[in-house]
Amino acid sequence: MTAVAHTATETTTPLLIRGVRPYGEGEPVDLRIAEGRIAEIGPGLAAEDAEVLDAGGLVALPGFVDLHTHLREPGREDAETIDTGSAAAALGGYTAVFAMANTDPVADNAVVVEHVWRRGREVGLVDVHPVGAVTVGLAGEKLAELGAMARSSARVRVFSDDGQCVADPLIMRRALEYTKALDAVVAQHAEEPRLTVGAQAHEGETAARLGLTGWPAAAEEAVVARDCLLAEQVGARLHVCHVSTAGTADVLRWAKRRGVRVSAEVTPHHLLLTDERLTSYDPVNKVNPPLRTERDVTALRRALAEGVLDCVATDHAPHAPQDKDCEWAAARPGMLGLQTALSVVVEALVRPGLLDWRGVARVMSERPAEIAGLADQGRPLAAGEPANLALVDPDTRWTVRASELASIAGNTPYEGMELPAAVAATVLRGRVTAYQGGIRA
Ligand SMILES: NC(=O)N[C@@H](CC(=O)O)C(=O)O
Ligand SMILES: [Zn+2]
Ligand SMILES: [Zn+2]
Repeated sequence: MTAVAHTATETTTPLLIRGVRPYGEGEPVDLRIAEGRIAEIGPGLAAEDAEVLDAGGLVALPGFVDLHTHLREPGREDAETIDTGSAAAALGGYTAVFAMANTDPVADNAVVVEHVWRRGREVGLVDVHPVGAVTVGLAGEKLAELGAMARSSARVRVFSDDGQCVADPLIMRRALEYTKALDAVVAQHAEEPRLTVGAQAHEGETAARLGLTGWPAAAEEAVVARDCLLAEQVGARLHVCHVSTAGTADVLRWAKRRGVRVSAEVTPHHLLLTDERLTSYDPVNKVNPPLRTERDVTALRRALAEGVLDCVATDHAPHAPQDKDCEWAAARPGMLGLQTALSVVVEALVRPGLLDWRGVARVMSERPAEIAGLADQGRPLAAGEPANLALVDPDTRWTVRASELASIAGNTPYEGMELPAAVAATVLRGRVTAYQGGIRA
């Protein structure tokens, strides 16, 4: 077997980033970057032969890591491709994304995950790590070849049937046993399918008023509780996708206190939006799990700030117009997220004082990198470390326009909304991938 270097060391022109504030703290400093690493940090560094990037007033953070992205390639290139999704990721400050397995064909074997991995490398804007399916065809019946995907050149370490729940407890237990042996993790889309037949919205007042079949909170919470107990018994790690209810945060708090090796993500939309938006019947607000109540949003924000929820993951879910611009019941669930994530986190957590920039680095970069076992992402901003960076303008405001986003699909729930803060530049191993809203291929 020919060995393929997992992450390339690229020879790039040296870069001098002038006047940034690492983690938004202290006086502005310069970062000198050479051979993909931070070579030196200090005030007034000499430019010498380096390309100078004037970053006065910007906050430097480690490049963001998204544990939950749908890139739709292979199979739905009319909604997103690895190319356009990588551009959206780079523009959003991301240096690594995990591409979910619910493609067509499903990423349940080494051939598909190697294709996604290789295509991500060719595009070169962000590290694209394929997620492997837990079960063949996401059907929940037979375990996929987890070992073959782990040993492939894509070196899969995150497995998920996302879009579907691994509902059978015996299959889930086996999956945890295998992933434990592979030093990998199962990311569970927690949804008890018997409780969500025909579900269209959060089960509550709004759904009742609008005549929509409800998705009860317990459909999520019961699976999370069950999986925490299974993970504890097996001694395996578990990751919970898109936590959406206050009750799930309570279950996770309990499980973590008990010593269960569980981590969890929350999406930007579950941190900002509520089911009151459904009143318009605009399918742009349709998503799984559904938008919940104000009480849930408040609890999720607090749980993220406390560390009960580990990280923010976008669940970037592009859909072609024919799947989204239709009646509510027929529309696919899912929302764009890569280019708005940072701004939504600033709006929902930084501005209310629940997170500072250190906290943003933790939930958008450090913790997701740790959960996925990425050694070269989510690292401290220090000399000798890989130069994977997001440079953020903390003071600007911008209005979201789907037509201006890099994704092929336009299903953003933030259309026309003014949001704070913007990613001014992204650096992947010393190479500028995005700058002032444009891609630098
Ligand atoms: N979140 C969604 O509403 N949709 C996702 C699937 C998923 O994340 O469950 C999709 O693939 O479109
Ligand atoms: Zn899901
Ligand atoms: Zn998803």
